[in-house]
Amino acid sequence: MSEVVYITVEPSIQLHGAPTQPYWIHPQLIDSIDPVKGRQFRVSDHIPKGTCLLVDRPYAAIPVVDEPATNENLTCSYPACNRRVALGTERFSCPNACIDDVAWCGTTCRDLDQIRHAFECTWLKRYSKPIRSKRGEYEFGMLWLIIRLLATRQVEVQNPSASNGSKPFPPVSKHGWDGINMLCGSVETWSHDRVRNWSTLAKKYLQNSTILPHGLSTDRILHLICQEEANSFGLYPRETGVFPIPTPFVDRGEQFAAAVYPTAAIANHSCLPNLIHKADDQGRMVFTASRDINKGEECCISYFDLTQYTDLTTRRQHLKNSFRFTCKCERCVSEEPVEETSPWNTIPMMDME
Ligand SMILES: C[S@@+](CC[C@H](N)C(=O)[O-])C[C@H]1O[C@@H](n2cnc3c(N)ncnc32)[C@H](O)[C@@H]1O
Repeated sequence: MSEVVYITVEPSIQLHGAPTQPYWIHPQLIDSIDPVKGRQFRVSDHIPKGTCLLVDRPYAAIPVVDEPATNENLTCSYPACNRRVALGTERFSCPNACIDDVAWCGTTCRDLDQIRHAFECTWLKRYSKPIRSKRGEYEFGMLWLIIRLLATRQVEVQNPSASNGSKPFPPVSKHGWDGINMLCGSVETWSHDRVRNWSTLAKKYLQNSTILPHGLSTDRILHLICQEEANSFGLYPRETGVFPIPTPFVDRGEQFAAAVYPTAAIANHSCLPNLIHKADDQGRMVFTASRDINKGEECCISYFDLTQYTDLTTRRQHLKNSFRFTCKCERCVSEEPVEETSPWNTIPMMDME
C-alpha cells in the first residue's frame, strides 16, 4: 500500500486576474455540445497556465464533518457566506436546535438565512436522526443536499431578484434553478438497484408535504437525486487534478463539504486534466488552467483524486462505479492495450465457389 504524505501546499501556480465577484467566467471559456460527452467547456483562444477560468457559486452545499459541534471544518450555513466557522470563534446554532451541523458564523448570517433555513429546519429535526441511524451518513448527506437544493429554489421563487444576481451562461447553461434543470443524469443513467433505493428514499422522506412544501412530483424528485449524484462536487482542503502527480505525492485531504454548482458541472472529466479545481474560502468552485491550453481545446477537470487511482483499470472502474461512464479521455485511450490481431483476419477471404 502506498503511503499518503499529508503536507499543506500553496497553489502551485499563480492566479492571473483572480476575480472578486461571486460568479465569474473567463470571456474565452465557451461551452458547446460533444456528441458523446454532452455539454463541455472549450477555450476560444490560447490560455496561459495559471489563468483563472471559472468561479462558480454553489446552488446548494452541505457540510460533511464528523462530530460537528467540535469540528473545525464546519461551514457557515448561510449560502452567501459559506466560510468555515472555526473553533474558538463564536458559533451560532439553530434556535430550534435542529442539528449540530447547522451553524452560522454570526447573527447577521443567521438572520439573513432565516427563510432558507426555515425550509429545512423541521425536516432536519424530524428525520436526521432516523435517517442517519438507519441509512448512514452518505444517504443522509444526499437527502440533505436535495433539501438544500429545494430550499434555494424556494428562496428564488419567493425573491427572484435576490437569488443569484449572476448572468446566465449561454447557450447550453443557465443559472439558478434553470441551471439545475439542465444538469445531466436521469433514471436511465443509474443502475436499477440504485434507482429503486432512491425511489424508496424519495417516497419516504422527500414527498411534498407541509413539512417539505416544494410542489414537485416524486418522479421529479427522483430525477433530481439522479442529477445530484451525477453532478455534485466534494470539497477538499487541497486542489484536485494536479498532474503529473508530484513526488512525494500530496492527496487532496479529507472532504469537508459537498455542493452542486450549475455551471462548474458542465466540465467533463479527464485523467489528464488541463484544469485544477478547488473551492475557495467561500465555497465557490474555482477552475484554474494547470498548463497552457490551446485555442479550441476542451477544458477538463479530474472527478477524482489522481493520486488514488493511477492505472487504467482502477481509474475506469472507479468512474464506472461512481459516475456510470467509461472514460474516453486521451490518457485512457492511449493506455488501452493494443488488441492482438490474428494474421487470419488480415487475409482477404477467397470466394470458394
Ligand atoms: C458532470 S457531467 C459533465 C457535463 C455533461 N457532459 C453534461 O452534458 O451536462 C458528467 C457526465 O458527462 C459525461 N462525461 C464526462 N467526462 C467524460 C469522459 N471522460 N468520457 C465520457 N463521458 C464523460 C458522462 O456522461 C458523465 O456522466
